[in-house]
Amino acid sequence: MIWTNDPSRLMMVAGMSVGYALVCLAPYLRTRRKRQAAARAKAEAAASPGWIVTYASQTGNADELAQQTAATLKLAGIPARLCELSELEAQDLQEAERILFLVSTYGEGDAPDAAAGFAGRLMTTSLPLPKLHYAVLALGDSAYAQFCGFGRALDQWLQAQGAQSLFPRVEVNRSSEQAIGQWRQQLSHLAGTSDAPDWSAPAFDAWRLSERVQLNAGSAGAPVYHLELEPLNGALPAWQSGDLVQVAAPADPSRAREYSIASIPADGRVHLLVRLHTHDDGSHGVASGWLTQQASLGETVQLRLRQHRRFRLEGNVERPLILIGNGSGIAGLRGHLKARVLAGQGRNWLLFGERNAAYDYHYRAELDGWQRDGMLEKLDMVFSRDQTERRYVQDRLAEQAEAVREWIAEGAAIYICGSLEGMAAGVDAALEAALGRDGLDALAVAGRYRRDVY
Ligand SMILES: Cc1cc2nc3c(=O)[nH]c(=O)nc-3n(C[C@H](O)[C@H](O)[C@H](O)COP(=O)(O)O)c2cc1C
Repeated sequence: MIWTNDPSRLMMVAGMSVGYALVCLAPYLRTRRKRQAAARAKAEAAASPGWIVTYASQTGNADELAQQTAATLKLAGIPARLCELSELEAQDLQEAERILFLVSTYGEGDAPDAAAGFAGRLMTTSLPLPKLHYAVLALGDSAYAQFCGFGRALDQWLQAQGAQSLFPRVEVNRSSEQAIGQWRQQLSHLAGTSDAPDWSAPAFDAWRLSERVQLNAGSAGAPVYHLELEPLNGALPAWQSGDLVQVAAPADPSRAREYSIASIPADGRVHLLVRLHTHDDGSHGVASGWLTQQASLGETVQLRLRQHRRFRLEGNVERPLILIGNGSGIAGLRGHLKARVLAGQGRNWLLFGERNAAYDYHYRAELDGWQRDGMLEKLDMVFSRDQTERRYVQDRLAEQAEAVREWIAEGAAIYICGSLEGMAAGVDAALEAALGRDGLDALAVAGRYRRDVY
């Protein structure tokens, strides 16, 4: 302790003490201010649960637009929760003030697979939503009888619950740029911003058609071709098994056609399986005719890759896989099998249907090889016309209900690729018989029942 009577020294000591106290106090005050600000923000968030951007998507269009919608809001300083429709509970709908729904339609006017649970669980009930303001972007294709069926049903249900629409439902026919522009404009208006980011789709790139082989000469079905393509300039872009390509045919560049990719980047090329489509009047499909008949080897193809998140392996990479399909659906399943072989995972079961083993056993040598090497644990090929009565992949699946239950109990995921008519509904019914509707819906919600059917 220092004793002094000198007033100037006393002043100095007092000054130093106050300074020291301030130095000690500053971090405390800073922390307290931060804590108070955080508590205020939390209270504000609780008082105003804000905006939700939610999507139901099968092949990724609605998903992509939902991400762009959320990004536009963020740019305008509006934080929004972005989630799949299946993640929303009754309470979310009741508490949120604004929800933007971006939903596609699948099957015959149905919800996309992952949203089937939401439709069954909530849209069949009565749920007062007087606080909710919402908007719907409905994606669809007017070639289907139930155009935007799910988006319309969702909109009607929300209205019936007393929710108020922010602006009339926007319907997008075949990814129409004009309708998407309309949604973007409404959104900018709502968010009070004029500098919404550019939403235009990525440009097509020039690829070379390097290989084309018919796989099913002599078949009772339409010709099927295996195609291989390489980028004309630059490196091979990245993609994952399950992804798609869009091809712009010279005769109709405004309407790109989608094909599942049948290879993985390790193959060094994009492989496609294209079935030649012939109309009743004998003319060929615009894209399939051009790719398989008119374009010569070496010709340039305008192509772009498209992520197909709902059909990727994603969280299922470690699980056993049940792969089911028919016809050109082998393309998407082959991509997955190739990815599994590369990863050294052999717990794969392929159930596949075609017409005749003699002509339509696509990629037989490859499948045989994988089976020999322990990469394909179980293989069920079903040829509908190789016996007197017609037999399909769903019939084989129904006989294998016990094995399906075992694989699912072991954590398996199911991937379906092929035709909507005939196959998808039959397979869905066989799976329902084996696992129950609730069981199948739960798998869909968990991302363990994924379909790419067309
Ligand atoms: C197998 C299949 C069935 C479809 N069924 C319908 C339908 O019934 N009504 C409709 O408007 N659109 C239908 N569509 C079109 C999709 O809704 C449209 O392609 C949409 O852009 C897909 O968006 P998504 O990628 O977010 O799932 C169907 C598409 C496919 C492939």
